[in-house]
Amino acid sequence: MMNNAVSVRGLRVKRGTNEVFAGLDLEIPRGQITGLLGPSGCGKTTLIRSIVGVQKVAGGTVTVLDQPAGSRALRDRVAYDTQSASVYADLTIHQNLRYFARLIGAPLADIDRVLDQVGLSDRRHQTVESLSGGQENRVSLAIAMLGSPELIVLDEPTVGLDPVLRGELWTVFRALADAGATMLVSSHVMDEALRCDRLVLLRAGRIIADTTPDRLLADTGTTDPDAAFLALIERDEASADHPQTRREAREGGES
Ligand SMILES: Nc1ncnc2c1ncn2[C@@H]1O[C@H](COP(=O)(O)OP(=O)(O)OP(=O)(O)O)[C@@H](O)[C@H]1O
Repeated sequence: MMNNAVSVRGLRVKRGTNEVFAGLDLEIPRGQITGLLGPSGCGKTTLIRSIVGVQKVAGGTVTVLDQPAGSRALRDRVAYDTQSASVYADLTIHQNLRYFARLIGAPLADIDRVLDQVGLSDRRHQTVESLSGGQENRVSLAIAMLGSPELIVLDEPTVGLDPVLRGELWTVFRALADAGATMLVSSHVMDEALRCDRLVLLRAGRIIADTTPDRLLADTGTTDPDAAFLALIERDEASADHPQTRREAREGGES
């Protein structure tokens, strides 16, 4: 058995005319929370889609729990919560959970557990269409936590949630990781980075940092994760071999 839950080698992905990845390498260790961070459009969702096996790839390999990404054998071992809630609006929360539990063969007793974990037990008989956006997102998060997935991939799970709820969900993520699950969580919110075991910072389809929260702060000499990420991005900008930037700099110098 590999030590890593996910191994990405030489991944190449094109979406439309955009080359999102031109040979990406990444290892995600088991049993930890790995945070996937980076500016909008840097490729977080595309990487997540490649890991859960729904992205057409132009080259390279993605191995998940020792199987090729998207394999049938991974169906109930990998859970994926997309950015937009994927739930049936006209069904109640409980009906949605019962349907998905049956689909993946999870015990029905799991429904109470996940409802409690996302703080929706009291609303179980409410239809999804009558929920707020944040509540609806929590229903799809609850669905992702049904069964005992070994890898749980969450694309921006805390968007639109208040700080209290965000804190509670991170406690749940930590408990899932402590119980042995591997968590891959993407986020825009830099203070959430400090709750991860490991951080991967993507920029324009490249990994510019693969680190831990402590190392990130020490390396950039700050206690503020926002400032730390900005420092890394500026460092990357300064070191990038970017002809246009050099030309702009030259033109700037001549004027
Ligand atoms: N269907 C598509 N067709 C063409 N280009 C696409 C498509 N989907 C995404 N892209 C492009 O691929 C790049 C990576 O997109 P991706 O959604 O992976 O970024 P992201 O980091 O998840 O962004 P965000 O944080 O805003 O969700 C972007 O430049 C985006 O414009």
